[in-house]
Amino acid sequence: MATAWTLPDHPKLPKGKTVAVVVLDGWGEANPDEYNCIHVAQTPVMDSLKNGAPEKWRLVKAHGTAVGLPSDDDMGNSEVGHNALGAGRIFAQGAKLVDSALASGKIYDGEGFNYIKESFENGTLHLIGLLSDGGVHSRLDQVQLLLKGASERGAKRIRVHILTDGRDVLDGSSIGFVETLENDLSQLREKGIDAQIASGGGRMYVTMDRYENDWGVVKRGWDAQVLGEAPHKFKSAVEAVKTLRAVPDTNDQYLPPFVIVDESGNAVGPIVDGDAVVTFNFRADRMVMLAKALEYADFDKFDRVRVPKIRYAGMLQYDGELLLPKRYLVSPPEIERTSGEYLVKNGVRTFACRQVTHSFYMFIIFVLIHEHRSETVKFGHVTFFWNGNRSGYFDESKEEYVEVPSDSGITFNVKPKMKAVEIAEKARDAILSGKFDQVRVNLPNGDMVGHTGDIEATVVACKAADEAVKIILDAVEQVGGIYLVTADHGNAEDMVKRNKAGKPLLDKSGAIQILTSHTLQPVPVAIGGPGLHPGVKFRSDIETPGLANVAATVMNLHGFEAPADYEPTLIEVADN
Ligand SMILES: O=C(O)[C@@H](CO)OP(=O)(O)O
Ligand SMILES: [Mn+2]
Ligand SMILES: [Mn+2]
Repeated sequence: MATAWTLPDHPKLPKGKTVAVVVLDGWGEANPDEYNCIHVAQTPVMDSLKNGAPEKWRLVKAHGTAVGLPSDDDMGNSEVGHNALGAGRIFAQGAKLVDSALASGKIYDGEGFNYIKESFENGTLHLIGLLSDGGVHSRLDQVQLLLKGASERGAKRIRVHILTDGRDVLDGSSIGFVETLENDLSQLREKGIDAQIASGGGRMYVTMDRYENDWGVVKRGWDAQVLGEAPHKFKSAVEAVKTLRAVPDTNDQYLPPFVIVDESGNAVGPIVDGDAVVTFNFRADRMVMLAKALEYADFDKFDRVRVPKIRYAGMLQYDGELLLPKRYLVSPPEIERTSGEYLVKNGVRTFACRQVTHSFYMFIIFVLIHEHRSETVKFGHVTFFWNGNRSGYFDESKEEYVEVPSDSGITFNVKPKMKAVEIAEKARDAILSGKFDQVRVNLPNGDMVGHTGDIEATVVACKAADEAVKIILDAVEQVGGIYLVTADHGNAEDMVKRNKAGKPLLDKSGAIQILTSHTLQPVPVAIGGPGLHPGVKFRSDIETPGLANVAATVMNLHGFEAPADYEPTLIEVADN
């Protein structure tokens, strides 16, 4: 059935207000203590939203099943968070879809697996991805099952190219993950399969860049994985990780690239003609660039030197618009009819409404233009993820996506303010220009600096994000607009690993164990602004709302009712 794109008018809320949607990345709500950087930081603007209007501030769930993850032990992340915010419904996410495909064995019946299988007889199967149990981009237990399944189905020679984590899991945990993998591979070897780790590097320095921020990162990975060349050569991956971690100021996230070499010093697993490659991350953003390098014939981002003729499949298809990669083992969630698409379609005057009698109505709907801003490290979050893992515009004449370049080649604790002011000023200008109905931004500070584990810097980051919110809210005030401020998941509000009772855990040397990852905490949603109808308040009948309830809320603020299958709106309008 054709989608009915026309949204009903909201019975009480007007159209034509400028709505600022602000997503604070990694900004959860947690008990106030010294490891809660949001609490420690001066955040007068966010504090006033919380304390100033209790009926216009509330918490929503941003992790686990509320955002389509396998269980409530799964922390939230940007992909699932922004997907839910934009799509207004909860879709079973990559992590969960891969789990079921592996459990049922369906993964091995699919086109993707059968395609790579053609290489098993004469070629090598290469698995490339993030080695941890973080569950944000990938999961070790899925890799273990895939290794088993592929070897039982004929893979004779297997090479794993690992990326160490330390961002979704504790720093230093990489050694344990490598040991577990080595153990599995040695069991395969006992069965006569030639299986080894071939190369590695830290996720933030090797391969897993995103949004084309720094192609040098992908090149470092390419050189090690495909060409078998790296500045560091080791006989084993455990030795590699232990040795490289011993260098002062290195950590799992930033390990330099290395290759594993044999007795004669030759790399054990370069990728060559006839091989199969699987990138086993289910999450898209940090695999898209490598997918392009592996798949595109026309490619000018760096000199690939040698482009092997391979059979390549992603764990999932990473970009639904570019259809990248062409082959994949598991179908991605089909996130369609996102709020962005609806809103754009309801602003396009010539939209082909099937019911001809409604054509007049279609003509008087205002022109809706969105503006989305963030710096490069988070740019795609409010476009790509928001739009259901789809790159590009729905309607270029009605949307403008602008990116503020991030600093590259630094860890963000060095510049914790990042480009928050620049992002906020661009948003401010867009709001004041009167050309846009929705101005959507992501402020990355709490998250990006939170991931460095540097508590002092994260406090500075939170203050900077709060100042940026002020710039945006001041502009909303000037134009008589509306704001909705929220977050995609927690991070900066808890920087320490805790026991069940909530007490900080200490390591062997008595130091606190720093938490670089996201959290399970809920996030705030605050609404307000002079344009907000005075009767609007949060409903009290939705007991455990999540991020997916935000989309219908935003549609209401634009004067529309949300589609019936969207998660319910958070707001109601009292008559007064
Ligand atoms: O940096 C990333 O890739 C993830 C953590 O793995 O963070 P976020 O989900 O906030 O983008
Ligand atoms: Mn995030
Ligand atoms: Mn993050």
